[in-house]
Amino acid sequence: MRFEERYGEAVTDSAGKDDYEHHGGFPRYTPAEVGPEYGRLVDALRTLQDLAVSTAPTPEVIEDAAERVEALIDLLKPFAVPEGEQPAGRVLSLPGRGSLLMLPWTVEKFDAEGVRSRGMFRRYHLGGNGAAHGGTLPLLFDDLFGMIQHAYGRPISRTAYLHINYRKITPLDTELVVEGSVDKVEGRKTFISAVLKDREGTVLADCEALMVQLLKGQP
Ligand SMILES: CCCCC/C=C\C/C=C\C/C=C\C/C=C\CCCC(=O)SCCNC(=O)CCNC(=O)[C@H](O)C(C)(C)COP(=O)(O)OP(=O)(O)OC[C@H]1O[C@@H](n2cnc3c(N)ncnc32)[C@H](O)[C@@H]1OP(=O)(O)O
Repeated sequence: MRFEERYGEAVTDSAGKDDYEHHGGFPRYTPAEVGPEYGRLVDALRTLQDLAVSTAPTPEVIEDAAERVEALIDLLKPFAVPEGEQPAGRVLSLPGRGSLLMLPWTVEKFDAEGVRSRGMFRRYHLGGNGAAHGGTLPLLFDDLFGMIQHAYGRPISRTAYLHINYRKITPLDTELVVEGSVDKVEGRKTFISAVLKDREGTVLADCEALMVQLLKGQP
């Protein structure tokens, strides 16, 4: 089922509707409605991030670029909004839900049985010698786990631990797939695991985590 269709639907009864409404002290997040220009902006900014970490321009070009970026900052600054009101992270149809922080991956399965997402690590995510930075994998898994527990019907929880086994080098610019599901629920605790594979099915990394349901008002 598509991510957008699934979001907000009745989910498993593991948490119960009342619990599900309690997201600790979190603001209530809702999906954002945006026009195609938003995806265009995020896409351009992602390419800019790639270029920012992969180019060596002349001083004149650097100065020109700095001025243009400063002009962009001046353009956007008056539109700052509190957490939960920005489209970034809330546009379910965009890679990484339109958040520059998230990996630009696309969710292709989102239900109580699990979540699967597909995409690439890009030049922006380079660690060394052509491989993705080791710190970008926990980001991918942690966000996936947030979606998994959400799709399963668990209230917003925080990651208590996240254990990654790096099995093989994770390449850039190569389509990969990550998939995971809830293993068990014990009271406030949700145990989740996931695997990152290449197109041939080779396991690049696997990960398990504990997410703990927040108590009412908990940050
Ligand atoms: C966006 C809207 C658009 C639609 C979105 C669409 C889909 C959804 C997608 C995404 C979801 C949306 C949004 C997601 C939003 C937020 C997700 C936030 C995720 C994070 O932001 S992640 C940040 C990193 N994360 C932290 O910043 C945690 C810091 N930390 C703490 O906040 C506490 O530490 C806490 C709360 C974890 C626990 O604290 P606590 O006091 O409440 O509970 P306590 O310690 O009693 O633990 C209870 C039981 O867990 C066991 N336990 C605890 N820790 C353990 C460990 N490490 N190892 C083994 N067992 C452990 C205990 O042993 C006990 O077990 P038992 O009950 O059996 O004794």
